[in-house]
Amino acid sequence: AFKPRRGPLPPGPRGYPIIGNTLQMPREHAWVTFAQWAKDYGPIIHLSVLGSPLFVLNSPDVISELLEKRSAIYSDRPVIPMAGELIGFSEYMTLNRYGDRLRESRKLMLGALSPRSAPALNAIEEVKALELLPRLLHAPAQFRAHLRWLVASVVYQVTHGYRVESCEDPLVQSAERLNDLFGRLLEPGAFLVDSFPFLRHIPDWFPGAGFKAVAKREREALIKARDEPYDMVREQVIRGTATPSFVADLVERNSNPTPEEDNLYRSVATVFYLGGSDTSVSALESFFLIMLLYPEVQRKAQAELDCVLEPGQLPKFSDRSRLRYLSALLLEVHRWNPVVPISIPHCVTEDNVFQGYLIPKGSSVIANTWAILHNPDLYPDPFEVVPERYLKQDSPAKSEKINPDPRAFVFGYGRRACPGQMLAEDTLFIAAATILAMFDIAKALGPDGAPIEPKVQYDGGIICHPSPFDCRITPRSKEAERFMRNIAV
Ligand code: HEM
Repeated sequence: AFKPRRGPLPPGPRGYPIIGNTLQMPREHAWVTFAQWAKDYGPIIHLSVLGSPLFVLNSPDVISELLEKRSAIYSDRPVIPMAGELIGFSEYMTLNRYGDRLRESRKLMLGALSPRSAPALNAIEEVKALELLPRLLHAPAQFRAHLRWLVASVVYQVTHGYRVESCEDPLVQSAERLNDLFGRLLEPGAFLVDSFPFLRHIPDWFPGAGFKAVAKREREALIKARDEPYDMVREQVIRGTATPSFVADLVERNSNPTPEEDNLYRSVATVFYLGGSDTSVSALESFFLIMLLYPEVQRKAQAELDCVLEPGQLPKFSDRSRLRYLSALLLEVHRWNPVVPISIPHCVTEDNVFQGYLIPKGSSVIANTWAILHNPDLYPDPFEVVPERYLKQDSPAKSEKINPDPRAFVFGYGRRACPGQMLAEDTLFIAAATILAMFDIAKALGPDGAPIEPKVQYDGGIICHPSPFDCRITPRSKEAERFMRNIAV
C-alpha cells in the first residue's frame, strides 16, 4: 500500500546545492568531527553526500532503537559498485544485501563459532599462543608481524585445517592483499564509479574506463584467494588426509552441493579471514600500546596472573573467570581506540519515521561507536585506560548507566553484529594472558638510553590501526626464558 512520506529530515550541517555536504566530509578521523557535529545537531545527523542521504547516529539510545529494535528494516548494506559488484565483494557476507544469502552465511559462520565449538577452538588458540612465545623471544622487534602470524594461523587452522608457518605463506599473502584492497575500496570516493554508478556501463576502451581493468584483475585475484585453499581441502577430504576444519566439515556433510551452495561455502570460508584478521590484529596492537603507556596496569594484570596460575603454568581458558582484572583491561583495549570507530554502514529498506524525522528508504546509516565510547558522561576520563572502571561500580543502579560494557558497541549492531566476536575475544584473551605471564613490555630505549615516547596515533579507513611504534619485550625471568627456548615450533 502507498504510504506517504512524513516528517522533515533530521538536522545536519548546511550543504551546497546538488553536492550537499560532499566537500565538508572529514577526510580523516571522521568520528571526531561527527561527534562535534552531534553537539550542534543532536544524536541523529543528516548529511547528503553526492546525492545520497547518510545518517550518523551518535547515542546508544538512538542506535538501539533503530539498528537493534527496528533491525528488520535497518540491516541492508549500501551498494558499492566498484568493491561489491565489479570486483565481487558483494558475494561476501560483509557486503551481502539483506536476504537469504546473508542469513545462510551467518548461520554457517555462527554455527562454526558457537559456544558448542568453543572447546575445539580454544584448544587451537592455546597452542598458537604458546607458539607465539619463541617468536617474540627471538625477534621481539618484529612483534607486529608475529601478531599478524598469530591471527592468520588461528583463522586458517579453524577454516582450512591449514598450518601457517609465517606471514610469507602464499595463502596468507594473497588473503592479505585482498584485505588491503577491500580497505582501500571502501574509502569514500576511492572510485568515481561508486559515486556515479552509470559509469560501469561505459565500454572498456573508453578513456577513463581504466577502473574496469583494475576490477577485472582484482576479481580474478579474489576468486583465486577463495578457491585455492578451498580446493586444497576438498582434495584432502577425498584422499582421506584432511584435518578437522570448517571447510572439511562442509565438504564431508554435503559432497554434492548445488552451484549456489558451493559458492556460498567458498565465500563464507574466505570471509573468516577478510572479517577476522585485520580487526583482531588491530586489537592486539592496541594491547601492546597500552602496555607501554600504562606500566602500572601491566603490573596489576601480571600480579593477578601470578596469583591465579600455578608456578610454571601457562594460562588456560579455564583460568579466565578468575582473571577479572585482565578481562577488564581487555574491555579497555576494545574501548580506548576501537578497531571499527564508525560501524560499517547499514542501509534502510523502507521509509521510516523516528522522533518525527523521516529516514528515507535507501539511506545509509552509520553508528559513531567512537563517540559513544568517548562520551565522558558514559565513560568518565574517556581518553585514559582505566580497567578499574568496570570493577568497582558504585551501586548496581548506577552501574547500568556508567561504564557500560563496550562490547555492546564495538562489535556492531542488530542483525549485522559481528559473527566472529567469540573467536576475536578468545584469541585476544589467550594471547594477552600468555604474553603477560612470560614477558614484560616496555618503551623502547633510544641511543641515549632514555625511553622513547610512542606517538599515539590511529589511522586507516574502516579498520583502524595504531601507527607503528617500537617496544622492548623481555622475558620476565630466567626460568621463563629457559622455558620459551625449549618450545618447539
Ligand atoms: C576485535 C576484533 C573484531 C572487531 C572489533 C569486529 C567488529 C565488527 C564490526 C563493527 C562489524 C560490523 C557490524 C555492523 O555492521 O553493525 C563486523 C562485522 C563482521 N565481522 Fe567482525 N570484528 C572482529 C573480529 C572478527 C572475526 C574474528 C571474524 C571472523 C572470524 C569477524 C567476521 C565478521 C563478519 C563476517 C562481519 C560481517 C557481518 C555482516 O555483515 O552481517 N569479525 N565486525
